[in-house]
Amino acid sequence: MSCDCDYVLEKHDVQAQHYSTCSALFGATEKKGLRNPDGTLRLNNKHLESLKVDVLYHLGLDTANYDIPAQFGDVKFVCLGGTKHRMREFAKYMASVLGLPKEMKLDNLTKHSQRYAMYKAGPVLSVSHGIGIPSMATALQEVIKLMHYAKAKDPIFFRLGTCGGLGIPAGSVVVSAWGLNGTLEKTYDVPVLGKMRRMPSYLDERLSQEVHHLTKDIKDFNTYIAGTMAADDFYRGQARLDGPFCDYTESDKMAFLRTLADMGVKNIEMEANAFAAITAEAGLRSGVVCVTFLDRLQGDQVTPSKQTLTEWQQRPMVVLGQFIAKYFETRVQNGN
Ligand SMILES: O=P(O)(O)O[C@@H]1C[C@H](O)[C@@H](CO)O1
Ligand SMILES: O=c1cc[nH]c(=O)[nH]1
Repeated sequence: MSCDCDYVLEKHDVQAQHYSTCSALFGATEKKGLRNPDGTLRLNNKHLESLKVDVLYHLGLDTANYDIPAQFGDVKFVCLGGTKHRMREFAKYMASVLGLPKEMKLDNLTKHSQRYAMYKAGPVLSVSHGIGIPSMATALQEVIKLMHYAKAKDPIFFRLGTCGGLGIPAGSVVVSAWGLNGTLEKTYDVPVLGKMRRMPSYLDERLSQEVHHLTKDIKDFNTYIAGTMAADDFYRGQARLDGPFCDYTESDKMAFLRTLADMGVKNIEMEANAFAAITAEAGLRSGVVCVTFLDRLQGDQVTPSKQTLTEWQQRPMVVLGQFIAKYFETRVQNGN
């Protein structure tokens, strides 16, 4: 079996499943076909064409009552992260990085839905996604449709998150190279019509390297580029000993965490593999940048003060702020 897509999987990475998913979802021509020549997104779902109105229910928007192209057509970066507060702070931060007017109002654009929060700072859309894959995948898929209806050109997607680190100091930033699921495969597995679908969970390697490269002058904290495990649970799913239930020993836990570290994983969170797979299916460039709140080889509890955690959460913002600023600087230099 052979495959023309961009993903290179190793033998243990469920190659057969990858190829069968891949030929359906990412077959070379189809993957290219996900973009129109002007960079706008073409979604691989003909059922959408028969909808008179598409209701983006969790975003509180629809295609009849909102001028989505006017409101969102200029978006270049879509950034998602767990909490509403963080994503508002990120929008504020990006407004200052991009030199947008100080008096600019940052309204929550999902006010007709209470589920997520969404802010727009010029070309940067900042959206909260809640905890875990089902919540993140719902927000992400609706934002992908939003970008399609908006006719946004070549938008780049990022997740800015928090995580536990593996053998690196708390407060470090990890740029993900790929996402690993809870059974240690580089896939996002989701049941569809009663059968498990397995989608490869590699992130855009060049984008991740560019983001990481720009951190070389940062002295305040360490940054790494590495694999990220996404667990479906904060406690046993992340080999913690401090949940309400625990049926394994500390040495089982440590053996598991060392296995992860040996595979090249440096952090554990709860979304990276699905974020990688869904954005890839949409033909989007995407990256995941997270700050570690603790070293999981040293413990399980998140003990730093609220002030420290708030400061650390700004680190992925700084990393992405640098990248986004550089992106626009380069565009100005190139005259486009
Ligand atoms: O973006 P956030 O900080 O929500 O990312 C991690 C993964 C889970 O969503 C959550 C668990 O505390 O934090
Ligand atoms: O250990 C951690 C810390 C933050 N988020 C996670 O998912 N795990």
